[in-house]
Amino acid sequence: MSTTTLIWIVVLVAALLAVALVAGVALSRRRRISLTEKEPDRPVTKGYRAGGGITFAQPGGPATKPAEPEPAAKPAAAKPAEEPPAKRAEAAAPVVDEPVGEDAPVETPAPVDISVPVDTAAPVEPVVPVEAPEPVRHPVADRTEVDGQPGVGDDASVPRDSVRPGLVDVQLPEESSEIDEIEPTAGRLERLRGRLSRSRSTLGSGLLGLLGAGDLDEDSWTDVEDTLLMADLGAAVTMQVVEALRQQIAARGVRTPEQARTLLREVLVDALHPSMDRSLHALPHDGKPAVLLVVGVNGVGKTTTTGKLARVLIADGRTVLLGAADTFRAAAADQLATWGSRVGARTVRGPEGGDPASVAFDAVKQGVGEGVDTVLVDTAGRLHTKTGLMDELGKVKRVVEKQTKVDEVLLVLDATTGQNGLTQARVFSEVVDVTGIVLTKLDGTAKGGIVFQVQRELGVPVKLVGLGEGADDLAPFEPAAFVDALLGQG
Ligand SMILES: Nc1nc2c(ncn2[C@@H]2O[C@H](COP(=O)(O)OP(=O)(O)OP(=O)(O)O)[C@@H](O)[C@H]2O)c(=O)[nH]1
Repeated sequence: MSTTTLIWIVVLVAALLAVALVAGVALSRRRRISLTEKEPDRPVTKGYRAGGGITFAQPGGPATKPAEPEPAAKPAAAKPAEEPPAKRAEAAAPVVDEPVGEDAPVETPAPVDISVPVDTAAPVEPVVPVEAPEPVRHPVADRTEVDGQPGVGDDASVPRDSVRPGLVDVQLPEESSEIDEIEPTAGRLERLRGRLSRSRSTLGSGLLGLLGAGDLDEDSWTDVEDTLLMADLGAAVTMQVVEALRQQIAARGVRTPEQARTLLREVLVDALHPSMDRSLHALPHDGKPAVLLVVGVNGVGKTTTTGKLARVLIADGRTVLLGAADTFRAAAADQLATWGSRVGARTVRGPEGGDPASVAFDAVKQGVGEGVDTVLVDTAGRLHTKTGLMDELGKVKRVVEKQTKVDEVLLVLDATTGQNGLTQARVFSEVVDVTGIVLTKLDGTAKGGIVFQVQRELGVPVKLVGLGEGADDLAPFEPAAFVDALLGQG
């Protein structure tokens, strides 16, 4: 073999090795989804695509996940106990649903650790004396939609004491003797692509058709306004967006559809306040679990969201305790307990019709005593127009706060309810100081523009979106990805 041939062979092998290395690095980057760092925005070709995982944070701390879960802190010294009223004693003794198969050895695939370590030897904090919550027997008059309040979602106008969908109807997976294998975040985000496809036809094609046509007359601008209003952006945001578009089109001399698309994307992303902190304050701090309350009107997806969120946290190596403070609908506690049993989280529940504040209190007390990372409290659906029910919700939060801080109050809004979501957000915010919005059912609507309004008016960020009924159909809200999906980028 000549020297030249040998040199050629060496060069060829080196080139092949280099190509393989570059391909390997590219593949591994595509697969990796970090729960702590957001990937930079990237153009998408179709539908909603969240570029990163859900970011968890401690209050006031950086929006990142510590390398190791914090150990449970020693319980604080107990205050002298007060005599608890008899009624509270009756309602106490919460039932705890253990995850199915918790005692059995469970083989879980790395890297997801779904075990729920419970240190039974650790001292359990004595009951912190609190002003005992008044037992609430939900008055039927309060619980029933009687005054024809319009449009709080379809479910909201159904009387609360009517037959509600049970476990069978909500299509939960069958009870299993084994804990679920939880999809890694990367897989789920891939699967969520394209879920907003219906939204695209309305906003994307409509606006781009108008703006890309060149010089716009007043009639065309009116059409732009109408399109934005129909997508639920509301009057104020519509005016803001139209104003920005008019200015920029004149300033930049937008002439081509491509320039129009770039400008529209920029203006819409800007209207979504991309700099808002969207991390979820779900990490333990000061030796106590993070406590999250999930609130909203009937049927918006609170229980489903709580279950999905528990899955994400547990997949992230966290220990989670669920509080079934929806004591009105018996099936709701079962529904939550089913979620818990499948992901490896226990559920604290109370008697049907009991005081939701009492259940929330018990769940948090137990979470503190056991040193879990996060307590997720699912509350009953309530119409924001019913002051009695809203007062009850305020009480749930106050009672929990006698033990520890409530780190997040997540208001779940159904994207298909449109404009009414803003009214709900306003009222709930007044009562419980909402810290984040979860927008569900984005897979089933051609709208979703309520995101713009809620954030603008309340300054509360949309943190999560629900894109389906599946257990892993929960994604972080990312303004650029959302706008790309609305515009049908690509
Ligand atoms: N398509 C779709 N359906 C969803 C989503 N989130 C929840 N759902 C469905 O909405 C229905 C109501 O969900 P729940 O979680 O029971 O709602 P809830 O707010 O807890 O209901 P109440 O306790 O009665 O107030 C169920 O059928 C869920 O599967 C979503 O993101 N997309």
